Formats: sequence, C-alpha cells, structure tokens
Amino acid sequence: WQDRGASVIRQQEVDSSGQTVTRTVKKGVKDFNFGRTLGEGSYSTVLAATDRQTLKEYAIKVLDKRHIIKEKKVKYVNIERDTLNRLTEHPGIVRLYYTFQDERSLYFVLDLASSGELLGVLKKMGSFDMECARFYGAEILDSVAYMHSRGVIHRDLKPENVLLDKDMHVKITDFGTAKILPEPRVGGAGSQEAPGDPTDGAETDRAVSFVGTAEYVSPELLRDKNACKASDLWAFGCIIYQLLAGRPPFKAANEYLTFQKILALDYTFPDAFPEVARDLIERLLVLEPANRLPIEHIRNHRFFDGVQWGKGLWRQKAPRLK
Ligand SMILES: NC(=O)c1nn(CC2CCNCC2)c2c1CCc1cnc(N=C3C=CCC=C3)nc1-2
Repeated sequence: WQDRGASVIRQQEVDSSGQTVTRTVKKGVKDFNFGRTLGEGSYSTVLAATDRQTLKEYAIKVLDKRHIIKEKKVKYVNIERDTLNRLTEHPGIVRLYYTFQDERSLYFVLDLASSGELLGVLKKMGSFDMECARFYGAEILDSVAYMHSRGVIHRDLKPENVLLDKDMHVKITDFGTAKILPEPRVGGAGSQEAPGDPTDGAETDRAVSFVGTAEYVSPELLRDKNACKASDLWAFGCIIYQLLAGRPPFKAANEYLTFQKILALDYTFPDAFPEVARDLIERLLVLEPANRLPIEHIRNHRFFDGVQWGKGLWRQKAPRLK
C-alpha cells in the first residue's frame, strides 16, 4: 500500500540558534496511546487514541491487511482512502489527517467524534423537536452538498453514520462504500449529469453493486442497482422523517418486506407530524430520482427558514436537545 495523501507531518521547531526549522516526521503506532474501541468492522477496528506528543485526540481505524486481502476488500479500502482524501475541507465530514502502516495493519488517523452517533441521541430523546431536526438536518445537508460538489456519493447515509463531535456538531463517517463519480468530461455529453442521471453513478461492473442499509436504501438502487447523487437525498428524506417521528418511514418485519414498502412508496406520517416537514419529505421520497428536490431547492424550503447556511451554521452553538 502506498500511504497516498498526507502521511508525513511537518513540525516547526526552534533550534538552539533560535532558527525555526521544519522537520518532517512520520508518525507510527508508538506515537499514540490507544483507548476504547469505538467500532468494529469485518476487517477493521476503530479506536480512540491520543497523540503522546501533542495530546490531541483522534479516532484511529486499524485495518488488518491479511483480512482485507482474504475478504477481497482492497478496492473498498482504496475507495475509502481516496474519498477521504478528497473530502478534507468540510467541518461536517470526519477528516483523514494521515495514514501509516506496519507489516500487519494500515492505520487511518481520523477526527474523533466524541459524542457518538446521532442515532444514540435520537433514541435517548425519542424524537427531536423542529429546532433540533432543522439544525441537524441543515448540517447533514450542508455536508452532503459538499460531498456531491467533490464528486462523491456516500450511498449509506443513516443516523448511525452521522456522528457528533464534542460540541454536538455533525461529523459524517464511513465512506468505505462511497462512489467517486468519474471526472465530468469538459463539454462532453455527460458533463452536466443531472442529480438523478443514472450514468453519473453507474457501477462499471454490473455484477458488483453495493446496497446500503435496508431502511434507507433508494428505490433506484433496489430496482436497477444504480446509485446517483439523488440516492443520498432519498436517505436524507428518511433521516429527516426519523428525527421527527423517532422511527424511519420504511420499516417492516424483515429486509424483503422493507424493500417492498420502499418500491411501493408505502409509508404514512404520524398524526400531528409538522406540515412543513411533511411537505419537504414528500418532495424527497419520490420514486423517480430526477424528480427529487435538488439540494439548492432543499436549502430554500420553508422547513429550513431561519437557517444560517455556510460558516455561520458550523460556528453557532448546537441547540440543546429537549
Ligand atoms: N467506519 C469508520 O470509519 C468509523 N467507525 N466509527 C465508529 C462507528 C460506530 C458505529 N456507528 C458508526 C461509527 C468511527 C469511524 C470513523 C472515525 C470515528 C470518529 N469518532 C467516532 N466516535 C464514536 C464515539 C462513540 C461511539 C461511536 C463512535 N467513531 C468513528
């Protein structure tokens, strides 16, 4: 594996003659104190860790090389690293600082989101009020807009992958199943792909195509195994519904029945569900991807009235969860 992207750190120091020197140092396992396990995957474990020199806290994803090769996941690991290396300039996305490796493992040094999953907080509250649903919906949408602007489709957006940092701001994670869109050919036929344009997310090899988590998977992914940018907007609609209702719109006794409900657009709103939220969700949970509300129209929807988009959104205090 080449440690592509940042893997050496430049440190400024003042030497004995008072000169500022820049040293490049390569971090390794010995530079960290590892703490609690934050998550486990089939070939990776995510641990909290503290840099022994700077005392900064990180999440370090440890990937077992032998396991990756055995489970034929090399492609997913490279997609995750390349995706994270593209998404370094947004507060709402878990940042990859650098990678290093030893003979057994790969290490991704990532932002630590110390307040855990949005799902955990939602379960504790039961459901969010409109102010909290609007704030978290806005931070998730702002992050998805940035991903899409960098040619990345997440494909598995769900409350478990929306983490919260120490100030209760959003940090989206888990890009191992993301799709990096081909660079738009300048002036070429597909250069202005519509959000729902199937060619913009088409899996090159038909056989291999990832399907997200049942409750949030889009109808086009079920029907023709094609994810597009609008697939993330379908999942976004499911998340807004869930923040206010306390449960996802499509949930049945098993995955097959859940898929049937999605394909039939078979869902209802609880009594007293806020009308302005209902209107937005009905424009996102649309079977035809090209007919879903595009991001700029979502930002201007009445549901987000009063939201300060841009840097202001990320600088303000997160609303107290009540
Ligand atoms: N797959 C990953 O890359 C990843 N997985 N986790 C933990 C998962 C636990 C199950 N739900 C999805 C996330 C992380 C990351 C990125 C980097 C990352 C940063 N901070 C946290 N923080 C957590 C704190 C408390 C509980 C869970 C996660 N977690 C992660």
